[in-house]
Amino acid sequence: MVTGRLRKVLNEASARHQRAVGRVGAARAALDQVAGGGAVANPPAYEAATARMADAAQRVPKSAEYLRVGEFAHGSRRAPVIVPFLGSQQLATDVDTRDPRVVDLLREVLLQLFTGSEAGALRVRTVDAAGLGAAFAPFRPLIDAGALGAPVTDQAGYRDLLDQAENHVRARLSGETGPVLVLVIASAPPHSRADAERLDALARSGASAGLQVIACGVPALAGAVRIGLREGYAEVSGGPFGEAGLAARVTLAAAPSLDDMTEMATRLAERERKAATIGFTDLVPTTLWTERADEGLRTVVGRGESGPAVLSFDDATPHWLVGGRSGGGKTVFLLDVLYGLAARYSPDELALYLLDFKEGVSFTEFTPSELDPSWIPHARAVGIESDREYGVAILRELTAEMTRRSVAMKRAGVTRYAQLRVRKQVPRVVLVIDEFHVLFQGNDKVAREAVALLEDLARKGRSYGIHMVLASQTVSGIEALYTKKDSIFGQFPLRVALPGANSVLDVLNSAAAGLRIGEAIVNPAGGIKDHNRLLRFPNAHDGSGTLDALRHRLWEHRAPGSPPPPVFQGYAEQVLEKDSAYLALAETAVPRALVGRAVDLTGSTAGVTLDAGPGRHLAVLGADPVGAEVLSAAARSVAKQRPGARFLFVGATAPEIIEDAVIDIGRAGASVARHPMTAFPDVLASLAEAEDTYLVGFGLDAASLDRAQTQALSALLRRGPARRVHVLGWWRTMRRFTEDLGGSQGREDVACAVVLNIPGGELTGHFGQSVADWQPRPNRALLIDRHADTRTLILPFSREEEL
Ligand SMILES: Nc1ncnc2c1ncn2[C@@H]1O[C@H](COP(=O)(O)OP(=O)(O)OP(=O)(O)O)[C@@H](O)[C@H]1O
Repeated sequence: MVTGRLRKVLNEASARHQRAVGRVGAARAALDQVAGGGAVANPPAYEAATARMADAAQRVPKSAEYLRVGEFAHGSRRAPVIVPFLGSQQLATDVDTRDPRVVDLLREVLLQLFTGSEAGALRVRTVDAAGLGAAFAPFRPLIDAGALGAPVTDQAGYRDLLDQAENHVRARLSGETGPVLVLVIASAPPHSRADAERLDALARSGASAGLQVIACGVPALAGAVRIGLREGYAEVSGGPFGEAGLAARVTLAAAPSLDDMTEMATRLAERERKAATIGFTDLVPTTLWTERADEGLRTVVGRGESGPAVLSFDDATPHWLVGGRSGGGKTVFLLDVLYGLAARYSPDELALYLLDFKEGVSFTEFTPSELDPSWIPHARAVGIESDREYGVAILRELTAEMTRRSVAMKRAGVTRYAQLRVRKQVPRVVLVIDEFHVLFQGNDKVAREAVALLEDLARKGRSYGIHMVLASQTVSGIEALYTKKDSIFGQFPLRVALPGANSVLDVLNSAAAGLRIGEAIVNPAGGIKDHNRLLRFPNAHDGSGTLDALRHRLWEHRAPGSPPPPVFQGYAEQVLEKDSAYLALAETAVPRALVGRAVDLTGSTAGVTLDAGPGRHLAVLGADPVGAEVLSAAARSVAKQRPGARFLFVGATAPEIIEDAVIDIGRAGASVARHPMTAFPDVLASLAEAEDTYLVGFGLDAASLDRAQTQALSALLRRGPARRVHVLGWWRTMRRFTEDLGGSQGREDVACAVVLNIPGGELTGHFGQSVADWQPRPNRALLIDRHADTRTLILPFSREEEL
């Protein structure tokens, strides 16, 4: 069925065609009467006819509906040869740009095309196999501005262009509007008969469906005005000139000088750029939070070929996959999406979980900082330079949320999430994971759990209003995903390819190849070729301050008392004195030695309880100097809970840290003494019957205990806790630690450990296989509690960096 809009397009095109044919055709008829095949029988009549032709040409509007391809002369009189183009005819020459006259003509015609149409009205795609693009060289600025495609030079690219053109015609026929696509073939690559037939079909029906063809070296192109190159002149036929052609020898139009062309192209490119620019403000509605998320979430992300480009999280496109090389604009695109959503939906409608695995600052702007206390009230958790373990914690939380929603739906007797929303405030969730491939790196326990959780969320999330955006430079080569790729990515129908995206589109779809910064191919059909849409998105960080102003507006709109999101900053130092659990510590019989912050959803404070059980001691293991700082934090936190106890420090290293801890603990009211490491055997002996004492040893590996002293230490480790005597010790090597414990019999004597820079392989002999995967890295430690059978990744407490 022909839609109303399509009928209008066709009618307009047909009327334009009639006008063009009428004007130029009438002039041709006059010429025909007086001249045949170039031989002029009646010069005065011919002159009159020429004048009429020139007059017709003058009255032709200066628009790309007509192109001036040359002129013809009789005596002193010259008349331009005007051919109808946009909306009515195609244009073809019988030889390609290997003939320099054709290069000239093509360039001249291209300039007319751009000057004769409004900025943004054309999308020109080019082919030049014989000249490797040289025919279009003066138009580089237009190529850079995206108005002119980079010339295609091979068969595969040529076929892609034919695909694009067919898609374009199809979209137009189904009612889409937008720029006219112009296919300019300076010289075609070797191609099959089938390719030639496709071009012919496009040329025949295209002009009324927003597709124009200028083809050089295609003598019999359907629906075209044809130019035949002869020795010293050219002939024009087809279209209004009829099959017999214009009865005159035509001198083809010559292009301006190279300098002039480049200058004109630069000006035109500037104009095109301006027209294509979309501002960040265009994405955001003037009134905040007016939309409801019952059936999905929608936001404007940029401008497509036919106006604002809207993307959705709904049943058809529940999850998105975004790809692009580093620097390709992923972060900017995600910010456009997130701010667009946050401006449309209130925090009751939308909750955001933001996870970034790269070293960068993509999502810092959603969190408060010392300079700017504002945050996005939709943010429920933000991870910056996240660990895979933190990613898993978020995935677990959302899986749990999915279960909670499922239970709530059963209780409410409803089957759809939208129905649940009628009774209960359950916002849609969007989880964004930037550089998500990091989460699945390796093939260890963490990667396997991440894959399992992701698969579950990808399959079932949509039914519970939970959506995901995965963004990455690379989707291929993720080992943990090998067997799951289809089952997981099959749930991500919406693909967004940014410049350099190598694998988010189908392998047969190379549409991302020519993208420039600020452009994206959006494909809602899993990346399949026929469903590409090109869009431009604005730079959220355009320096105008609009984004900051919006964040403040959103923040000011937040519900009174709503807290900032918990933020995980992988690079941040953790300082005991700023820790809320430390600040809240009070005197107690069973203290907890605090050692850092767990890599979990809320960054909970991590520590070990020093109760009366045998083996309730803490070992800090590894030569990393942070060991001294963790040990100091543990001792100071215990002292805050046990001000009546005695603290004995022995040290072979880190004198300043010991000094600070001694002063601090003294201030807390506890009794504190300090000894050199040489005194360690004596200190050990003195503790045989002692009570309520904490032995804090810095660099215990330097003690070199003899057999009797090792036995004394074992006895203390086993029986001390019952008398409230505990050891907090830092051993810099694993070997000295296990030797001091008397080998494998002493394995249970120290139940708790903070492991720093000792790889998992060296730990398994003492702590078992569950720590085999541990890989030391800066600002991370593994907290082991054998009794609780837990292994927790932590950010260890360290001293505040002095500026
Ligand atoms: N729509 C746009 N318009 C203009 N410039 C843009 C646009 N998008 C991105 N840019 C420019 O490109 C730069 C890189 O973009 P962005 O930081 O989003 O890349 P990325 O893919 O996230 O890179 P990385 O992964 O290395 O962080 C931006 O700093 C900005 O200058």
